Formats: sequence, C-alpha cells, structure tokens
Amino acid sequence: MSEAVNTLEGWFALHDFRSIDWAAWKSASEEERRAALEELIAFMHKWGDVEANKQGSSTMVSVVGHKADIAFMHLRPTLEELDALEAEFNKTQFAMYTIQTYSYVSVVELSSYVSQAENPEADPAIQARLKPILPKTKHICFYPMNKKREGNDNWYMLSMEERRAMMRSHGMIGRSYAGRVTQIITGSVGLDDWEWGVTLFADDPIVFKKLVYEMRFDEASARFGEFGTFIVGNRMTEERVNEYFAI
Ligand code: VOV
Repeated sequence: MSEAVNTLEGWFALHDFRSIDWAAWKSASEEERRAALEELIAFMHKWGDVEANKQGSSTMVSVVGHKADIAFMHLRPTLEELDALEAEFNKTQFAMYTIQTYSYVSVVELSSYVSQAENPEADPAIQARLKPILPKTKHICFYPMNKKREGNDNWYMLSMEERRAMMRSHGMIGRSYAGRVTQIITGSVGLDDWEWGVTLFADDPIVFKKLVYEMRFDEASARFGEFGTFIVGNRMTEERVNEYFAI
C-alpha cells in the first residue's frame, strides 16, 4: 500500500455561490431594496470584525457568467460556525432575492510533500497559511479538482517519492508566480464532491490563465489533474455593492 501524505488542516471553508432573482429585485420598492442592502452591508462589516479578531476571514465577489451573480468565500475555525453563518445570512431580507446555485465545503490544507514543520502549532508562518486572511485582490478564481485514479495514472498508487517529486515540480512553477497570484488549497475528501478546492487571488485575471495553462504541462496536472467547473469573480467592496445593485 502506498503511504498517505501527512496533512495539516486549518480553517474550514465555505464557497457560497448565489444567483440574484433580478425580477424580484426590480419589482421590490426602493425602501425594500435599501433595507436589504443595509443588511448585506451590516453583514460585511461583521465579517470585517471577525477578520480583525483573527476568528476567520470572508470575501464577496460578483461572478461573471451564468454560474452565479455573486459569491462569498468564508473561512471559520469550525464547521458549526460556517453552518450558523450560512443560516444567519439565509434569514436576511437580502438573501430572499438570492438563489444558491452552487456551494463548496472544504478545509484549508497543507501537505508535507515539500516541507515539514517540526512543530506546526508553534510556527507562525505555518499558522498564517492554515488560518489565512483572504487577499484583497481585484479578482478571484475558484475550481474543484481531483487527482486521477485510472489504470497507470492512479495518483494514489504512486510511491511517496514519486508524488513528492511531482509536487516539488508543481511548487516550482507556482513559486515563479510569487507576488502575482496567491493560492489557497482546501482539502475536501470526505467533505464535498471533489478532492480539493483551488482558490486563486490576483489583480490581473490573465495571470489565472497563464498559471493554470503552464501547470497543465506539468506532470502533476498533465497526467493526474481532473477539473470541475471554473468560476471567476471580481471583488466586491461596500461601494461596488451599492453600484452593482443600483436600479
Ligand atoms: C500560486 C502558485 C502555487 C504554488 C506556489 C503552489 C505550491 C504548492 C505546493 C508547494 C504544494 C505541496 C505542499 C502543500 O503546500 O500542500 C501544493 C499542493 C497542491 N497544489 Fe499547488 N501551488 C500553486 C498553485 C496551484 C494551482 C493553480 C493548483 C491547481 C492545479 C492546476 O493544474 O490547475 C494547485 C493545486 C494543488 C493541489 C491540489 C495540491 C495538493 C496536492 C496533494 O496531492 O496533496 N496549486 N501546491
């Protein structure tokens, strides 16, 4: 049997994708719309406080294309907190105008293929990666993925050394994008339909295309990568929320 790699887990993640019921939004009165937006903005402020207290991190984006209109990414210490946060949001007036079209549940994951911390609990750099503050970049890209389990291309039958060599090469490509893109890898085996969620943050969306394309030629992705739906969005600030929902 091949050896499973050790992983460290951090905050739990909920990616929450919503379409807007624009017909209902447009037929609501101005007061109803204002009250709904005030509630949404109050939530954004609350999420900001959670982040300032290092108890999680949240971000909101508008989504381009039919897969959703808006999306939230929330990180929290427990699955219960994510659940409570989602239920609380669903009870707002604003949420009445939304339809959840997709969601993804996972947990921030670091594997020990490339480096292994002696004492991860006491290592501030590791802790910052396990409990990250979501970058405030202009654009976000999310997709779920698997590592293939087929015939000679079965990731889970490879030796630790073979997998480590491929993850080293993967990491080298990633590092050449340092400063232009930040990745948060969340593990979802046993939590959702795919094995990982990949969330990328960048100010230039072309960097998503370049990075993902370059990785397609690297063995870890070329031979073993299987990908779900890709969703790309633009970060929402309070000001953008008001613009986006203005009638
Ligand atoms: C932005 C760049 C970037 C960088 C620097 C980077 C580096 C690294 C390192 C060093 C490691 C291994 C140790 C760890 O930290 O876990 C990983 C791990 C992982 N990655 Fe990665 N990755 C990046 C980016 C990056 C992308 C764009 C993708 C999607 C692949 C693609 O083809 O679309 C990805 C996937 C993954 C996955 C699924 C894992 C877990 C694999 C497993 O079997 O456990 N990743 N990754």
